[in-house]
Amino acid sequence: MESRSLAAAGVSTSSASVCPRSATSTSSSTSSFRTILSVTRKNSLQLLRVPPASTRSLSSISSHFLQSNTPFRSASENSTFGRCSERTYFRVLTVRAAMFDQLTNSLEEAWTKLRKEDVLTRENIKEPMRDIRRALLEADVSLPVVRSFVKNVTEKAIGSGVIKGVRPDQQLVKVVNDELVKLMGGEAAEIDYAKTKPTVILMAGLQGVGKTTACGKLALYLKKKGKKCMMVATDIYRPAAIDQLVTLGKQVDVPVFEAGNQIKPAEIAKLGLAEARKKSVDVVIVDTAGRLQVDKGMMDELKQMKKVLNPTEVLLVVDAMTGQEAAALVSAFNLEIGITGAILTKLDGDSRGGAALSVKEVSGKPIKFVGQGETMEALELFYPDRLAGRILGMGDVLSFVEKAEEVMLQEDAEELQKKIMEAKFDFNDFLKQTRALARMGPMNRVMGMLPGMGKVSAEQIREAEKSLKIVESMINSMTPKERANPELLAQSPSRRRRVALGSGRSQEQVSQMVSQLFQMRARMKNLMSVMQGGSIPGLDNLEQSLKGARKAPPGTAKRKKIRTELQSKYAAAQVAGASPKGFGAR
Ligand SMILES: Nc1nc2c(ncn2[C@@H]2O[C@H](COP(=O)(O)OP(=O)(O)OP(=O)(O)O)[C@@H](O)[C@H]2O)c(=O)[nH]1
Repeated sequence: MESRSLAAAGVSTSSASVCPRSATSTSSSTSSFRTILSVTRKNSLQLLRVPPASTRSLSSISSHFLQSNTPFRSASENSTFGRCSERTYFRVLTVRAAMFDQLTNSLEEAWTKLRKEDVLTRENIKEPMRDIRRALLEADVSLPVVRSFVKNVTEKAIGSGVIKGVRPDQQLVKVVNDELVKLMGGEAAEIDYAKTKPTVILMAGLQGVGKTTACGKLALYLKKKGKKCMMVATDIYRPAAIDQLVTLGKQVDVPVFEAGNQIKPAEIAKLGLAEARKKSVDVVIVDTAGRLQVDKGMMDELKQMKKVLNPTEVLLVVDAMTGQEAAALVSAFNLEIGITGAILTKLDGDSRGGAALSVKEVSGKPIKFVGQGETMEALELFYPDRLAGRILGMGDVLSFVEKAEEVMLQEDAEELQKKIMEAKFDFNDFLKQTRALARMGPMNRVMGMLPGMGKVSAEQIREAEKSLKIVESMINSMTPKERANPELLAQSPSRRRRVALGSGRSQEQVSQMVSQLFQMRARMKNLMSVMQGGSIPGLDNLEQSLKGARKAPPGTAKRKKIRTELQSKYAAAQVAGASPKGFGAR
């Protein structure tokens, strides 16, 4: 591999695998995006677009990779892509696979070892527990935390006894999930507000961890909750720090108090607080200077600020990429100055999760928020249960449901469920669903939240988006009657021909779409009945019916009836299992 630029100018986004040689073009980028090589989960190469090299940090590039569903970790969040040779960059990509995924995969392996067991015993749990221990250590969770976690899980899993209808592997997943949630603090910890305003939030942290960015994000978060906010710039040491906060303030439309860099931070904080009181501000967020390491100067300064401000919250901003070190830092800061919680940043750029898992246990202080990107919107309240779900590969179901609720009215949802159960899902419903889905954001994010969908590739998502567009164009060419009664199209080739002409698609595509709607009806009905506690028709029902048929005497009407039912159930199950691709897929 040459160390010359791997960037190929002006090549559009593609996930096609390429050989390294074919992408070692040295021409410079003429478009605002560059295409470079990345390494997919299976270590095959991908072409990806990234922002202009000179202006973006590695961590910002990493979030781009993540948006493209590609595992990636940057070497150092402070180095820029421009300064880092492509050779290094390439190596960084190869060596550092997505560890968060790694944790999920390793845990999955642990469950599968229990598939053939009937009961959880001290003996058969040993190997999966060893896998869990290794997985957590590889995810950079601190050793004492891992030890007590493994001990608790083992005891609870064996002690839980046999639960009817629950397999041992499922039982272990449940125990691990509960313990993970507990480990991370259980409940989400919101901001505590002062009884009399303003609530003061003092932000602390080492250099470059994302403190200033977190101030802006937090201001926006609180503003959206209806709070009148103000930020105070006290980092008088880093030349551009004050300007950076002022710029962020403009971006989120929150005023920033600054008094230059000639007076002491504690003095600025005092003036800022007086100003906030005068303006009847609800929340004051105070940005402070970072240091390369924990040193006495910084701690003393923070202590002084604390004395002056009497803050309700002292939040330590820590970088998730530092793994268990982040937890140790939270502990150190807590002992020294007393903090109320942590903000874990760059969770998008790092998938190891060690920090998220260790902070509460090691320091006793909760993670209150997580930063998952450089944009001002990329701050979320930290939900231990949701993260546990994500780690265990269950998807962020709650976030998904919440988002879905935002875009879908309850009546619509109930109506839809009824239609699905009655197998009456039509093209109108389909359009409604795709539009609701579009309102939930880019498909890759939505898919990531769904259980079992985490492994859908960027290419598959792009394909799905493309076929949704095609389907939408065909539905738009249907009459209202046809949309509500797909049977009309199924029965009439001339109607299908008209739709094909109207949408500029082939007749074959229209026929395929109609048949897929019927397949989808059957599949959805099956899925709903499984989700509502039923079982997959064609499997255990089939077995039961078979038993019934065997019992009925041959040639009798009862036996005939059972046989006919059996055949139709079997056909439905076949349909349900048919077509591995989604609706509208070619
Ligand atoms: N990917 C990603 N990048 C982030 C996140 N938070 C901050 N950054 C980036 O990290 C870099 C440093 O962020 P700053 O907010 O300047 O860090 P700081 O702690 O204020 O730095 P000092 O003032 O030097 O102590 C910037 O490039 C940010 O855009 C995050 O959650 N995800």
